[in-house]
Amino acid sequence: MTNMQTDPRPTHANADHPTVPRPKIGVLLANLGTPDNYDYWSMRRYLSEFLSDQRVIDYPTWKWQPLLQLIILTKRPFTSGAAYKSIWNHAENESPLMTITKAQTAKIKAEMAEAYGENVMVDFCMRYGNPSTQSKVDAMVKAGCQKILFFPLYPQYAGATSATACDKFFEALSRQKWQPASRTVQPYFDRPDYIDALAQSIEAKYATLESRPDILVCSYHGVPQRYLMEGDPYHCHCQKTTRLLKERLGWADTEITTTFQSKFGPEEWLQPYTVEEVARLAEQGKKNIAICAPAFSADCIETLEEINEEIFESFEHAGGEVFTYIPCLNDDDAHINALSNVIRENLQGWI
Ligand SMILES: C=CC1=C(C)c2cc3[nH]c(cc4nc(cc5[nH]c(cc1n2)c(C)c5CCC(=O)O)C(CCC(=O)O)=C4C)c(C)c3C=C
Ligand SMILES: [Fe+2]
Ligand SMILES: [Fe+2]
Repeated sequence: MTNMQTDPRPTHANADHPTVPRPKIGVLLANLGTPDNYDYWSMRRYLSEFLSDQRVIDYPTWKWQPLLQLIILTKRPFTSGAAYKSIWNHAENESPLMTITKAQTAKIKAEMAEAYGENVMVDFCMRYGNPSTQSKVDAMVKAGCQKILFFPLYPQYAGATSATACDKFFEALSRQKWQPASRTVQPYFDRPDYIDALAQSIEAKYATLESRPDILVCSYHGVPQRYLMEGDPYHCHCQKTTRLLKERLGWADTEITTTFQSKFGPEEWLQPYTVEEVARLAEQGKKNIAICAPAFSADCIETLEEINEEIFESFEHAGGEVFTYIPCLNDDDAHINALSNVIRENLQGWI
């Protein structure tokens, strides 16, 4: 153990000294973010923050901002808002991504409490919207976290996800008077426990089906093809995730395939596009398909709405018959176990 229990510093404020809380370690989980609501202004605020991030859209500001603010953000908040409305968790008045991230955090918190007691504090933040990364870093520092492990919940690295989450974390650290020591978690797509959790979820779903799907489509969120050419390894991480999953399942090459979804804007994105590929598969006679989304640690608008509606419709219109969506790992025990293993390993030497 560290010197946590024996730390001699004062814990109570004197007239000339602030309160110094007992030292702790923070584990800060981070996901992408989601709008506070699906009305026009909530959507516009969220999309404006998201799409103004140069890690996401890297066009020069002078060119992009007029287009974004005057054209895209007059229309997209309505269409995206309607999509969010169709999947909204009305009971909690929040999006599914928020509900699932809270559930994951609660389970990981319980795992960490069992392992480390009160020495480790677990919370989550979002890159865009609420709860902000800054607010959670501030809260951890205030609570006495002198070390923070920052964990972007993306199995594969992408500049548009993992790196921008870390940028925001470092920005929040830069504003601390007493800056904690910090670590960031590397991509975890190739860990056997993570691949195993994915494989188990697929095996469990297949076991419930009347007939075995002709193929499993692993549909990853896309990024512009140009980002790959400029050095972003996201494409390779996605391809390798499918290969490791195929090997773990013991399947043939023909039983599983990789596609990319959620294209945004006119540029060419990573291909094949899921929406086109599922139609091609149906036309080739693969009328019974399953689809999973291994780039997402939690179900969200891109899985619940895009896959289950737009992508499903494309398959059906091309003659497809059976379409099985396999949910993300969300707060599955095997997923929580893999994420907790990642945390325990990254805390080594700190606790
Ligand atoms: C999982 C990895 C993700 C990558 C890579 C990614 C890249 C990326 N995304 C956009 C544009 C949008 N993405 C949107 C939603 C969204 N994206 C991810 C994940 C990745 N994005 C998630 C988890 C979500 C869902 C959030 C939720 O609240 O459920 C949206 C908003 C929805 C919409 O209006 O369509 C946009 C826009 C770009 C441009 C990009 C890469 C450059
Ligand atoms: Fe996205
Ligand atoms: Fe690649």
